[in-house]
Amino acid sequence: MTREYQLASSQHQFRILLLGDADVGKTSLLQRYIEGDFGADPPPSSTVGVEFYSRMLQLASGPRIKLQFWDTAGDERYRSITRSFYRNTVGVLLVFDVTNRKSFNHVEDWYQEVASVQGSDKVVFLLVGHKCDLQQARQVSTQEAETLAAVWGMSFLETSAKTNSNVTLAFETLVHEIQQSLQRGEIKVDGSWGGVRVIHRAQPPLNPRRKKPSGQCQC
Ligand SMILES: Nc1nc2c(ncn2[C@@H]2O[C@H](COP(=O)(O)OP(=O)(O)OP(=O)(O)O)[C@@H](O)[C@H]2O)c(=O)[nH]1
Repeated sequence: MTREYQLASSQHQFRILLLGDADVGKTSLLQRYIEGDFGADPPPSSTVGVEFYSRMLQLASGPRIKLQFWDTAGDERYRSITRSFYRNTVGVLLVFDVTNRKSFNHVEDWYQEVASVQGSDKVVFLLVGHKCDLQQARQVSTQEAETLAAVWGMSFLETSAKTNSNVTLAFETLVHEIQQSLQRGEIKVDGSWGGVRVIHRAQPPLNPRRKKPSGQCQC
């Protein structure tokens, strides 16, 4: 059975982390993707530690993937808890708020934290400039963020949970890039690592040479 066949027909689980400063909109972005709506009124309260979400995604290229999301608290008080989740993750959405320059300046700290725990080559990152509906209050230009993403070799997208702009595209871009890294063998499924898990293994196709002879009773 080829590795390509195995990858295409086995079912995988990807663990994906959302990281970024407090209030950049991580929970709202994820809730828009999972539940399809924007925010409660009053707005969602701050995340305490880490919260879990999951959903299935059927990729256009064939495989069905179970996505497990860890929505982390941006608040410094929870850093020791969130740090313990870095190791078992294969994808990270690095989120900043386009109306908050500080949150953009801190993106490098978030990136370095994950890279120092498991190296940047085992994790696929996507840089996300969130709240792009607030054009009047923008403090970070698209070009500036694109340049940073290019330096780190990652994709960049601007999103808004409020107007539902690029939300699905952001998650699906990340998942697609993870799947491609798996196919190229850059990311390897390893039982001791929880970033990618096989949750349903493909059965090898029947050997046609061992087919029962037709017309003959087999009982
Ligand atoms: N205008 C606008 N506001 C948003 C958007 N996404 C989130 N917000 C608002 O930003 C605030 C913070 O959103 P959260 O989703 O709680 O942010 P968070 O990053 O999860 O915050 P922590 O849990 O503290 O780390 C809330 O008032 C949201 O309503 C968006 O796309 N546009």
